[in-house]
Amino acid sequence: MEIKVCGMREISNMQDLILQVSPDWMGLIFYSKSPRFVKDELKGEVKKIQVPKVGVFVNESIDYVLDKVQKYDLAAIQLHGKESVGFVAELKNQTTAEIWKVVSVGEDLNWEELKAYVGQIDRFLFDTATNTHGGSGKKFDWGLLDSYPFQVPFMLSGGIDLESVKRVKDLKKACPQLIGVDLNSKFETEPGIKDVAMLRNFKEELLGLRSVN
Ligand SMILES: O=C(O)c1ccccc1NCC(=O)[C@H](O)[C@H](O)COP(=O)(O)O
Repeated sequence: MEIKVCGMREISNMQDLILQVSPDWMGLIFYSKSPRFVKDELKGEVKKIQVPKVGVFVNESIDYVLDKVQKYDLAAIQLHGKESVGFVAELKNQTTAEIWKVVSVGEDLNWEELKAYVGQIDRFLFDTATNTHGGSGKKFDWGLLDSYPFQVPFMLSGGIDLESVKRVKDLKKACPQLIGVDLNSKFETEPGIKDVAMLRNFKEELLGLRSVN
């Protein structure tokens, strides 16, 4: 199972993360209203960090997204707003970076609405619907994913914490298309600053490298 750690914004914290956790993905927020927003003055240092990087965007223009892909050497683009299938198709024509479409989950999930993205995106990412778009620390009803109808892989997100490991494993058994988890505010000492030891514990428990007490 893959691990994405999202919302990093300080170089030394990123370096610690890579050394001690070695996640599969590191998420960078390019949404200026977020407390985890990455400032462009860091681009040179961030680019040097040796881990596949995911840029998180909320209803931005194609030009803005492509500029960040180039400046930060992004391996994946996470579209976290109301980006249409047309937008995704246009973006896909202009980049080799993976495209992940976020589905903000409220009370229910409408699979019909998502069908048009299949074939255009590399994975879905299911997160809890919130006015701030992301980083809410709240879980949605994961049981809604039991009926996931597509082959395209998906990530689980929204309020995942150390106590979630067993439920994540159970969901993986029910839905093999679950390819990874996205970790954020439940592993922070303050917005944008990660508790690397806590993240390492999560990884070891998830991968069965240590048992849960
Ligand atoms: O984290 C943010 O500040 C954020 C703001 C606006 C859009 C997306 C944002 N985060 C994107 C993520 O992928 C988060 O990891 C995801 O929302 C889960 O966060 P959390 O509920 O804190 O685990």
